[in-house]
Parts: sequence; structure tokens; C-alpha cells
Amino acid sequence: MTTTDVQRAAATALAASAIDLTKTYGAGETAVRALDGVSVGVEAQRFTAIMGPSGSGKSTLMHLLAGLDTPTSGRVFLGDTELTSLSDRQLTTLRRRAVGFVFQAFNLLPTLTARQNIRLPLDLAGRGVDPGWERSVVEGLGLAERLGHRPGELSGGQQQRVALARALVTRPEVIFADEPTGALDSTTGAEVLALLRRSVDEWGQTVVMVTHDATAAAVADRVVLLADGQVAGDIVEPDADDVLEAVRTLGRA
Ligand SMILES: Nc1ncnc2c1ncn2[C@@H]1O[C@H](COP(=O)(O)OP(=O)(O)OP(=O)(O)O)[C@@H](O)[C@H]1O
Repeated sequence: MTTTDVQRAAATALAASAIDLTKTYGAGETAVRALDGVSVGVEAQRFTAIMGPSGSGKSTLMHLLAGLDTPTSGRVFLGDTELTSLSDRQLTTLRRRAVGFVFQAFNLLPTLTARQNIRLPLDLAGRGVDPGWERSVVEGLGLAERLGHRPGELSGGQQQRVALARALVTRPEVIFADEPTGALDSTTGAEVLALLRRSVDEWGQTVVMVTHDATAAAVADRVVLLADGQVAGDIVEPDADDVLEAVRTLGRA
């Protein structure tokens, strides 16, 4: 894909895209090239998983796509906005409006109730609540009876559902999920994956998920494989066996 193609697509069907990204940590002999020429487009209203061996650059790519970090070179777009041309302040404002996050460790504020945690991004952005949408999300995620509880009074699965509600409440352009099932048992993890899937299918959201788990990746519409900081494969409509086989092949490469 040429740069012009990516830009054109970014203005239409791509929720996020990266062009020839590199990211180097450190300098001199200890420098690590975490990403080495990655170009990738994330389709809107689809569920994309990023997989690859430990150290292959998954988290680095996600952080750059989400505007949490800046590349050493290359360009990043969120929709048709080029993140790599924004000031830190503009980036923070855009992130609050247009990006939702779900982390392995939930990252809820322990002193706030579930409802207050869910509304936090709206409060930070100085935006009001859309009561109908908030109700749909809370009921859809099975949280209606839990809104007054603090995180310490909730199970891991419930905490992750609160985190997902917090990500959904702003109706972001992209939800980035970093190992969202990593701290959950397999049954609870499967429930959270099913809710991410529903966020795409029923609510038209766009989800990008970093995972180590082939079963989790198989819930996605597409799996982008990374190895040594480069795109090493791209599987559309994966099943768990395809993903396992691809990861095994990468491991042998
Ligand atoms: N802040 C940092 N400073 C120095 N090196 C870093 C930093 N963050 C990541 N790296 C290095 O960059 C490379 C890619 O790291 P990254 O965390 O993106 O990989 P990953 O695929 O997400 O790994 P994992 O699956 O283990 O989380 C690794 O070699 C890592 O050690």
C-alpha cells in the first residue's frame, strides 16, 4: 500500500493506521529497535488482535496507535487525524475524546464507585453523560446492580466489565485492550471476550486487542502477527488452530 492509499483509506474505512513506524528505545550499543518498519491499518467496526512472541513489539505498536507514546519515525493516524503532527496537549485532548482503554490490571480507581469509574473519562473531558447510552452499556455488561460498589467489592470479571464500560461510555473511535483477559480465569476471560465481541457487533465499536492467547485472538475478525518488530503475518477470520499454527511457525523462524 502506498502512503496515499493509506491516507485515503484512513479518511474512510480505517479507524487507525500506521505507516512505516519505527521505535527505538535507548541509544548507542544498548539501543533496542522495538518496531522496524510497521505499516498496518485497523478497519473501523472490526475486532483486530495483535499477536506475537514476547518482545516482538505488540505493546509498543498498541501504545503508538493509541497516542500514548511517539514513534522514532513514521506516521500514525486515528481516523483521518495524524497523531504524529499533534502537540502533547492536542494529543491528550484527542485521546480523551476518541480512545478507550482496557488493561490487564483493570486500572480502576479504588476509592471511586463503579459508576464514578465509568464516568471518569467524561468528567476528565468535561463532557456530560448520555443517559440512554450509559444505560445500554451498563445493562448490556450486566453491571446495573453493581454501580454503587467500589472495585475492591467486585470480582475480577466484574472489575474488567466496569473497565470496558468506562472505555465504551465515550463512544470512542477505537478501544485498545492490552491482554484484557490476562488476569482472569478462562471462564471469566471468555465472558469478557464475548463482551468485546458484542461491542463490535452490536454497538459498532472498533477494538484492537493485544494478546498472547490464541483462543482469545480467534474471537477477533483478524489477527496481525508481529515478530522482531515487523509484521510477520495477517490472518482474516482466524480460528484458534490457524493462530496456534502461525505462532508456532513464527517461533521456529
Ligand atoms: N521503555 C522501554 N525501554 C527500553 N526497551 C523497551 C521499552 N519498552 C519495550 N522495550 C523493548 O522493546 C521490545 C518490544 O517490547 P514490547 O513490550 O513492545 O513487546 P511485546 O511483544 O509487547 O512483549 P510482551 O509480550 O512480553 O509484553 C522488547 O525488546 C522490549 O524489551
